[in-house]
Amino acid sequence: MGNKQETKLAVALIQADIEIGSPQENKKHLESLMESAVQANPKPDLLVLPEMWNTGYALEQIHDIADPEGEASREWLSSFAAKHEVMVVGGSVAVKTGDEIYNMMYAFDRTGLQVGEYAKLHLFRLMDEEKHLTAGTRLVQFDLEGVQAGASICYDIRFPELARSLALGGAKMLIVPAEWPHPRLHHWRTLLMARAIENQMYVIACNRVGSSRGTDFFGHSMIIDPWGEIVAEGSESEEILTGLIEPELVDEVRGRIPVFADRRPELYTDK
Ligand SMILES: O=C(O)CCC(=O)C(=O)O
Repeated sequence: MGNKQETKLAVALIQADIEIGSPQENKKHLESLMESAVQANPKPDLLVLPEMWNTGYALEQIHDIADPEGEASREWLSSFAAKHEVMVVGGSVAVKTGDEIYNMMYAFDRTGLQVGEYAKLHLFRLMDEEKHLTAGTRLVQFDLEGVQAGASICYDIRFPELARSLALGGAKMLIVPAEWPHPRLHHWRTLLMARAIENQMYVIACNRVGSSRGTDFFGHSMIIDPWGEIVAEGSESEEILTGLIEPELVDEVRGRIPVFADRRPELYTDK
């Protein structure tokens, strides 16, 4: 808290294409985009990557190519963060733990210290995720230099309870790595906007671009402020998207329309 809370954060979203089933190539490709992102002036404070960037949705081979214990991904993300003194939310990676595969987000501070770890809670049946992956079991938020960030991956944004619970837990930003395809651009934009407006929080969403096995991913990564204004929105091509986060704007908006004070939790169903 204290002064750190007032600090603005420059964010860069790495809206990359992903080669299905090719973790090494994807890492190399992302690294070159991340290297160019940190050369920007002003240098970003935080990098965010897309969902399942190591394997893409290669679900039939996922047991062979997922990262054992996430070790290689964590080591690489951590050393990139430390080398460039930049915070990194490493999108998500397919991780193998025993016989289970998780869609897992890792977050690091500027020293390379891991500050968060989140396994996707809601698995997306339309892409058979639930047949191959194991769902996470807990909500996660982590500290990014005095600002609480809530973790959410792709389909998770269809569940307003998740973002609301994170906001009630103190999150001022919702971070959303995704592989969200056509034809549901309208859903993507509307849901992200709604999560920002209803929770009066920043939404920072990084989607992939490109096509895999007949599915077209549209990018349109977004940074939305707590008033619902779009700070930045990507095209449908590969790019690095940047924007400035002003955490104090969250308090200002929450003060202006006191949604949290006006809730009637005694009337809402728990289940
Ligand atoms: O909810 C959607 O329409 C897309 C979700 C998705 O692609 C995912 O969670 O991987």
